[in-house]
Amino acid sequence: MTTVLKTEDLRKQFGELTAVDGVSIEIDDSEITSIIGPNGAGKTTFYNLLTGVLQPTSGSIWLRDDGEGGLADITDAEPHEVAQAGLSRSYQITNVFEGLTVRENVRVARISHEKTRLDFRSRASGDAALEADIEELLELTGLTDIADTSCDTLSHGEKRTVEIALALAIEPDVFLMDEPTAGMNPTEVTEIVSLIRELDADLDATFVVTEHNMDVVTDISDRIVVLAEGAILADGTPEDVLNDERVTEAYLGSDSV
Ligand SMILES: Nc1ncnc2c1ncn2[C@@H]1O[C@H](COP(=O)(O)OP(=O)(O)OP(=O)(O)O)[C@@H](O)[C@H]1O
Repeated sequence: MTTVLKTEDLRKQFGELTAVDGVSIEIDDSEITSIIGPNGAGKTTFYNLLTGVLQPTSGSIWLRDDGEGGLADITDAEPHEVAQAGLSRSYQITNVFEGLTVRENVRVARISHEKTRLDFRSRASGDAALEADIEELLELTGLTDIADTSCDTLSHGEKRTVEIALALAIEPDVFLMDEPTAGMNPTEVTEIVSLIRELDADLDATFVVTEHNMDVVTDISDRIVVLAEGAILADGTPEDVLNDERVTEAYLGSDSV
């Protein structure tokens, strides 16, 4: 068990409002962790702090540092620096290039990653290695059969899967999935859940998921962290957390269960 991501007393104020209120958490590489909470609990703000989209008011963020074997302080890093450091994110909204095919989208993401990496082996290995990497990503995410399809003709579920492939193109240590099943029909939900499980088994990346669909959360999580009013309300196994009365109370009156 190794800590791959850690926050210490992380806080974000928007004027008088404390959206993230002193969150200290250690994410372990052996678990799929879900971060849940009612609407307005601070999940998106927390993700935005982790990925450098927002700067914290106070506190710190640490990510596994492969070179040093410890944790690197990424508190002040810009989003592209956070991605380079190994923290990748798929967004709630689709962000694929609609006019390109699935393979072209993956190629763009992969090339931009290669360009930003100081990895001589990768640069020196040339086009054949790049193409092999692209095919592997397509295979991993089950997109091979639609690799030559233009993204503007894909279903919502397929586009979300392309997003996952794009996020994986940077070879993340930690993959933050922002509502992976949002807007999906039940069949697509089942497919994406199996994909997340397969990726978790096949890759070294550690998955952290925010999700409103509680069936999905229960299904995929080894650990659930509940945020309420910006602070950690509960943290434990799905069984413990979902039987915690304080969690039920936090959701009462909310339509986001
Ligand atoms: N840029 C901002 N400026 C001011 N207040 C903000 C801003 N972003 C978020 N907030 C507030 O911070 C609190 C937490 O919002 P956040 O979006 O992080 O919650 P959430 O748990 O992701 O909610 P949801 O599940 O509805 O997406 C809310 O009260 C929200 O209104």
